[in-house]
Amino acid sequence: MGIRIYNTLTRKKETFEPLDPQRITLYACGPTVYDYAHIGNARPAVVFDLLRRNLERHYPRVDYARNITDVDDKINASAASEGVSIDVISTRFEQAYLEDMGAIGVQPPTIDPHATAHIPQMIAMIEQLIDSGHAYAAEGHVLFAIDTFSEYGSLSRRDLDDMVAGARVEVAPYKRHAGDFVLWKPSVDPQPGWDSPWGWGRPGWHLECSAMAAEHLGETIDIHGGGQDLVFPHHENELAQSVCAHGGKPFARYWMHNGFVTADREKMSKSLGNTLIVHDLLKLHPGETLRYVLLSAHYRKPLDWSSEAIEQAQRTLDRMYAVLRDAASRASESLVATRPGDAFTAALDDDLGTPEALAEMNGLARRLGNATAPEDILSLGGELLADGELIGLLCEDPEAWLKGGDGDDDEAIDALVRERDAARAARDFARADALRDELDALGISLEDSPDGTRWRRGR
Ligand SMILES: Nc1ncnc2c1ncn2[C@@H]1O[C@H](COP(=O)(O)OP(=O)(O)OP(=O)(O)O)[C@@H](O)[C@H]1O
Ligand SMILES: [Zn+2]
Repeated sequence: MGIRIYNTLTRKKETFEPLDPQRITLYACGPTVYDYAHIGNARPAVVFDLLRRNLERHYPRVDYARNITDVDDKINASAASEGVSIDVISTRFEQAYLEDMGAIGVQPPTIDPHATAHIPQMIAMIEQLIDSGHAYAAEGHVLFAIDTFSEYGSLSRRDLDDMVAGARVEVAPYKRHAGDFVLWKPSVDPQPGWDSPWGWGRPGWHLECSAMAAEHLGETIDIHGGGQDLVFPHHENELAQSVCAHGGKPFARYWMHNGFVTADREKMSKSLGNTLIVHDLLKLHPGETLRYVLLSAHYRKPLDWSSEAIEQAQRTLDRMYAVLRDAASRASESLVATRPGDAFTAALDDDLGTPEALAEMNGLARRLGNATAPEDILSLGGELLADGELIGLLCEDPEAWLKGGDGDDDEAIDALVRERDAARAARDFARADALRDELDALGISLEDSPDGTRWRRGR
């Protein structure tokens, strides 16, 4: 059985047929690095990370490019407000992005092209578009002429006339058509700029993805992804530029878009001021817990972020980790990942059905909890760990996970717990109680088990 994908282009779920099964090409629009990523921005990172992991199970090579937009007016504004240069801002927030996404199990993409490193390719693409009559220069700008491309609007299913009627912004006088969009625009100091045939300036945002996808993945790519808000205008414009610059060759064969993370049912976004920053959430919750919440809804559906959802994910992971820890001690052997389960992989192959895949993992954990024969424990446990490895969960050591925290003072707490055990064994209850109070004050809860006293940070 192959992979099925819901294609935004056709609005249908289709069987995935790659152009070249020896090399799958995937491009996802990455962050504009002017601030910390919020948990909404983390959703496409996690979704396309999972897609890539699952493609790698089927195909020998997956080239996955996720760009870094390091030239943008929002970066300029951030730099100006702090009085620093632009690359200070973009370097700082790219670093933070990679760390925060890494903490929620997002593997680095195979290629992370930076817009500022591809200016010559962008200029060459603009020249091709001008030469083929799809773009024109006017007053230091270069614009894409949308009425030269009859398929314009086909991805977002928008009608040209509606777009113009709906445009509330004042139309710049140098545009031939209100819907024409910028490929190149002039810069003035201190804006970043490069020399070009149209004067000193900088590229439009849409152009960078078209130029970088072609440079690293080829003129036609298998899958292009991003958040739903990118369908129009960003992806519609990428598609138009790429097809027209490449003599009519298709740009992406499959388009995938994730739904929004919402807060009180409203899109989480910086402009609305209702964002939760991943960097801050990670101080309160383990990365896997945040990943679990992000995967708990199907990627095309909205996902309302709430403290209840976090608590539920935390409880579920705690339960699975406790089952893994106890199973290993029952089998007197450590569990080793084997092969992911068939129903689990079938769920992921069906347009990334993560709710069903997580339900499979939970069912498997229950069976593992009830298993008694060592061979059953080893095979069920091996399967659960393999499922986890694929989806990016259950990758921590169960003991460490269940203790909580970052592990820095584990040894000190262990010592107090052992000392209390010894005091109890010696029937020195006053000492044992004093030690328990000390542990209480540190937020540690104790639990007696056949293997001795276990402890965990209170949750
Ligand atoms: N609330 C959200 N839920 C899911 N995906 C989102 C959400 N907000 C932004 N995205 C996606 O995050 C990715 C990174 O986008 P980018 O860095 O440009 O953020 P942004 O659009 O500036 O965020 P904001 O909308 O808060 O201004 C894009 O794929 C975008 O579609
Ligand atoms: Zn893009």
